Amino acid sequence: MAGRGVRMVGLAAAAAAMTAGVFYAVWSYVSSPRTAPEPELPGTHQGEPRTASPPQMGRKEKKEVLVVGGKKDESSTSVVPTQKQSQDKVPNKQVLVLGLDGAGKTSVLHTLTTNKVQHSSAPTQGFNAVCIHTGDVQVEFLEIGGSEPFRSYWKMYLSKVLVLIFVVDSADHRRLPDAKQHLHQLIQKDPALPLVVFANKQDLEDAYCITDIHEALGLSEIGDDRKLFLFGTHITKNGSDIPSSMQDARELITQLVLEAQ
Ligand SMILES: Nc1nc2c(ncn2[C@@H]2O[C@H](COP(=O)(O)OP(=O)(O)OP(=O)(O)O)[C@@H](O)[C@H]2O)c(=O)[nH]1
Ligand SMILES: [Mg+2]
Repeated sequence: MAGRGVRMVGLAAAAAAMTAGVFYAVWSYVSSPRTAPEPELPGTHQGEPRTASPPQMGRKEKKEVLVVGGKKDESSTSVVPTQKQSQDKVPNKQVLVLGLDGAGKTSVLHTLTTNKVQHSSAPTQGFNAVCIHTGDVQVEFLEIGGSEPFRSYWKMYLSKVLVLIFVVDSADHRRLPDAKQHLHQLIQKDPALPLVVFANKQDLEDAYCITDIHEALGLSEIGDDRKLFLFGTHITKNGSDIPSSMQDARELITQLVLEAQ
């Protein structure tokens, strides 16, 4: 596929173009780490999956703080809530994080939360809720597991979120068509929902570069009214500094949430 050289050259915030109302931001994963103020960390909960108040997400609804296990702003892992539970009065979320199993959703969220590279240690069995502070802004993320049993829940939350993040494993060539199909199905009903795609695992030898991922996911077919961003991301050594592309993504997502509220 074309464009492999682009990745190797290592563009730093390579291109940001606005065409007919569609924004494409293509960022390189090779940009050097930069120092940024540590975000206020909510802390993360990585214990046993527990039953938490089920997530409820809503655009233009009052933002509340997720409370799990008596502490504020914790991340949580839980089983997917039932339809009835999801209708109960519970805290809002604004950003939905989806993608096939193994794409790296939890690892991305861990890294964004702690400001250090942190791999997930297990597949998400249900959902994983995380609160991330950037400056004064608190953004709430909800990952739903990417394994087949959980995919039927994806749409349940989609209509109520401010931003969709879709994570793909750039080296999983075989399943990219599957990822594309899911992505296109997800977004077709809401032509205005901002979409941020993470072309993850850019560190892997056979990872497709971002231009190849753009093509493989058919991102050019996605409507003109949508804000669409594509980031090349990688999560490598545990404990190392968060890649600059992920810091950029965090800032952008915060901005999108603020604009959508
Ligand atoms: N090499 C490499 N491995 C990664 C990267 N991101 C995640 N991984 C690894 O990929 C595996 C899956 O990562 P997860 O974060 O659990 O993936 P997920 O999308 O949350 O998967 P589900 O919860 O099952 O839907 C783990 O072993 C991670 O350590 C990356 O950028 N590069
Ligand atoms: Mg996960």
